[in-house]
Amino acid sequence: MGNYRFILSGGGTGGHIYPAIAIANELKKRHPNAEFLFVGAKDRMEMEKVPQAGYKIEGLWISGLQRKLTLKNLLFPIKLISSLLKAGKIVSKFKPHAVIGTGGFASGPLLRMASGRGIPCVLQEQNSYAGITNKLLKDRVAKICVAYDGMEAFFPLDKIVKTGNPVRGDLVTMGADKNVALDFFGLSTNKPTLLVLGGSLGARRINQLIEEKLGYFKGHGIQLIWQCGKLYFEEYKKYDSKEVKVLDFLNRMDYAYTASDLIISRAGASSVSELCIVGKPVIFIPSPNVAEDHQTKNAMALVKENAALMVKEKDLDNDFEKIFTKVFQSEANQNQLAMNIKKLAMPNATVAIVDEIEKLLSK
Ligand SMILES: CC(=O)N[C@H]1[C@@H](OP(=O)(O)OP(=O)(O)OC[C@H]2O[C@@H](n3ccc(=O)[nH]c3=O)[C@H](O)[C@@H]2O)O[C@H](CO)[C@@H](O)[C@@H]1O
Repeated sequence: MGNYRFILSGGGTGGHIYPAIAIANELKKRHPNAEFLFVGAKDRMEMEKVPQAGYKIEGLWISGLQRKLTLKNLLFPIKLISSLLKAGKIVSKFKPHAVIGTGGFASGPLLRMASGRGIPCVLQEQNSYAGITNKLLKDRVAKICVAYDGMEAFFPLDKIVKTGNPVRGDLVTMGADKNVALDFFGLSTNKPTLLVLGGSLGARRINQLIEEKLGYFKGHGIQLIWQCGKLYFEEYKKYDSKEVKVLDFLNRMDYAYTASDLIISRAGASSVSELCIVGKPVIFIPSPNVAEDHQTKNAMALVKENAALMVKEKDLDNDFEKIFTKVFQSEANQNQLAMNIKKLAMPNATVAIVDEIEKLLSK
């Protein structure tokens, strides 16, 4: 078939960007001559991450509505109108055959304008609790690809397809050699390795915990890959050493996952989906600062299958060391967790989502 054109829109955090990149890569594999355009929010991380993945991106002047009265909120109506106008122009000029929204503020105006012009739109919702932008768009799109059961609480049942969350191809294959991966970080090949993930932006409370426990980890001969987040890097880089690798952001997640024996992580939706594929023992520390506490729900879906452990932020002082020591000292416990988490993996999500997009193209 001729040259398709696709717009992918989503962003704000990695959790909305990487699914869009994974979907674009699969579309490109099937339609090598297709053209792609990403639409994100100006000044957010997609403006850097999408070009790194080899795609063009346009930024809209848009941000979320805050709960309090702030200058940002007063500007919101102006930003919204400016974004709708720009989104309309982008759609008219690029003339996409289909538009895919992966959540985050920028996808709101873009999908609003595209659907208004009769262009088929697909949403991908990563979380067990739907995001506000996707909820606003639900009646305007043809299909909504989700990763959890029970999403009819937010979306029309006949539009829902359970596909799982897209995971980048190199993480699905996990082809790297462990020694090569450890070498990449400059770590020893014969020490247990703990990977600490704070989500795409980094997590303040997890960083404080790791800082406090550095002596404990050292005492147990554990080496660390510590992703502290761009915002916190200046504060924590002083701990970077032979055994503790402090990084603002990991561009090689495949190596980070391969190198590790144990993982501590936030419970953002893509992180959870990736960790299921990776199949290693995980302790989740969900962010309590997200809508409807959805990270705790994401993590609980695994905890109740005995596929991961969870410590809430408020319990870290009392419980973390106890829980960590127990799993660290028991190989049987680690193997059990690894086996159970792998059972929940949905490695074909991207293919299933692109199948849905293709169905709309052939209509
Ligand atoms: C604070 C916040 O609003 N968090 C939300 C955000 O999380 P966040 O943006 O952290 O999203 P996820 O945990 O879903 O995904 C993070 C993604 O970034 C990648 N990554 C992360 C760190 C790194 O150094 N390198 C790297 O490549 C991970 O491999 C993963 O693909 O979006 C998620 C998906 O909607 C939500 O579930 C989270 O609640």
